[in-house]
Amino acid sequence: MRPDLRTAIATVCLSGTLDDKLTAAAEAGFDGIELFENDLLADRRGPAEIRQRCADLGLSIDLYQPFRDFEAVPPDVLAANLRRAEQKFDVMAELGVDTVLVCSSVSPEAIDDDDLAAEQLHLLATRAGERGLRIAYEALAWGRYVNGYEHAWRIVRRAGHPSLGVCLDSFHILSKGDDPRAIRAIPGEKIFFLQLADAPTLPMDVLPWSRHHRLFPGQGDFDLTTFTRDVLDAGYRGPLSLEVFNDVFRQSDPHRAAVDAMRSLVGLQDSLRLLDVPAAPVPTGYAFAEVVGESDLAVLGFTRTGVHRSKPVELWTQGEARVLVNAEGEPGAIGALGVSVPDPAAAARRAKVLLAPPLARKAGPGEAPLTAIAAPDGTEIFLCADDDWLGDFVPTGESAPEAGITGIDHVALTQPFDNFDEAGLFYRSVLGLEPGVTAEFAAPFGLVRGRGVSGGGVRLTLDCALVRRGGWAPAVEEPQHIAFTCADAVACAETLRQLGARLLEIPGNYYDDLLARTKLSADRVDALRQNSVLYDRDEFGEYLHFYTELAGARVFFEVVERIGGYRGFGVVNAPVRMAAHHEARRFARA
Ligand SMILES: O=C(O)c1ccc(O)c(O)c1
Ligand SMILES: [Mg+2]
Repeated sequence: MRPDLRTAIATVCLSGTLDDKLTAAAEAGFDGIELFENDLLADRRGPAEIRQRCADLGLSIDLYQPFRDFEAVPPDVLAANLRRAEQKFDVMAELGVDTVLVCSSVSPEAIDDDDLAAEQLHLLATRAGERGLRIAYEALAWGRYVNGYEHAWRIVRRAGHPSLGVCLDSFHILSKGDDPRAIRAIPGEKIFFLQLADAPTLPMDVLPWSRHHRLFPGQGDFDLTTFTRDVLDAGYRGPLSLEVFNDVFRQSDPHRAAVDAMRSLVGLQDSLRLLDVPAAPVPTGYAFAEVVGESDLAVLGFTRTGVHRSKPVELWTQGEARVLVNAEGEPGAIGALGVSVPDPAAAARRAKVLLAPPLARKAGPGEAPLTAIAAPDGTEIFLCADDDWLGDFVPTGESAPEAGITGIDHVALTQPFDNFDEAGLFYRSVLGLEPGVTAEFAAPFGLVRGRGVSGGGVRLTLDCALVRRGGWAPAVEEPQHIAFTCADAVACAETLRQLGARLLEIPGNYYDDLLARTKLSADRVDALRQNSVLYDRDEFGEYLHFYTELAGARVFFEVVERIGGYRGFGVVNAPVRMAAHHEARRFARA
């Protein structure tokens, strides 16, 4: 069975005035919205006009919210609360919305008495029912007495009114580690509304966690696939609605955020097998990485083996590593990545469904028709089959001895802070790469957050500066890099230096510390020290890696040796690497 589910987004997810939010939601393809009361209060237009505006945009208003601190109160407070409710019902009638969310009380006036709560909610539901309206009762994770969904359901069941049901919000349930399986015991028709939000695991109170750090499904650590399946198995057939309070999204271009939001819902439905989407391609590896502008790859042992038939692009190769040097475009950055996928046409269809912006390609006569999409940071991602695209390059016949580089290990793409979560979801949903854990470290010019995403033979690291304030931190954007594989980092560093490569010098203090904190022999540390090779290990193996100085305005190279099954990217060494790059830059300027 494939229920055809509608999609909705709470206006609180998006930035701007109500109309900014509505147009963004409609353009991204949402069917409906949850109207947040504050968005209504701040709007010049009356409810009827807003209803018309939504209808014109093809949006239904699926929920009005929130109505707070209603239940389990003394009689005088109840009378005032009912008066408040009647005014909301008037507004709802004008808006044409039939369901209002009532969140569990946080009021100091509330009484710890389920019977009283049930009785008063029954009264509210009776008033609502007389007007064809419904009450969806939601347990806030920080509700004063009611803060779990099973408790909210017990009260709703006790009240026993057809116009009263529950609203399930994944954040309130999963943030507290409550088991969503018991949702299956709730009759589907008593689940009046479903709100979906993901979040990163954070050791903090649920209230600030919820109000600042919620994410769209697939961007955080919650298992929304299982959660949503439980809700659908219970028989819920209302909209899949996003309710994400997030400091960054509140400031982001709402059109972009709405597309990110829709991508998350498409990805979620795909994970539930509710859509006809080609499966995520498992990339078999990097076809190529492209740098823009001058890059001296000869000193790294690369050979210029081809020249593009119609574009100012050179192909440089060594082992399995292929680097394109493109003379056109913003110099000094990574412009494009080619990923090899088994079925590029299917991968392109998937990318389209997931709202990945397609890039127009001009293929010359006889050239391979490559599909390319734009990642959130602007990097062009080419979906390549086999090595067809190599035919676009005229062989130069040049050859040179190799220097030990064997392939591409990973590509590090620095992200603007505001795109960090969007980028993770993009690579996860469009290319099927699995996100690793998010790590933070203190770099010389501020905190940096990073995570790897990998799958098949493709690994990417996404890094962002957490805050950028004032004029002290270098104005230069943190550079991106391509990491190559080799079988012997120390030998490779020696060879490259002989070829004239400018390798990044690592301070002696680093090696003194390495000797003290690891079981590496003095000889081994000495060899690393002589060659400025950095070291890391995890439970699976070891990682030896070294860097070039900046090879363009914003790009450098890394060479890595993975021993055993080491899974990481040498993040512990990043602050030392960053300081060294800064020094090298300063030295180059002086
Ligand atoms: O943070 C809140 O107050 C709040 C309001 C309404 C909701 O649906 C919710 O999940 C949280
Ligand atoms: Mg909610």
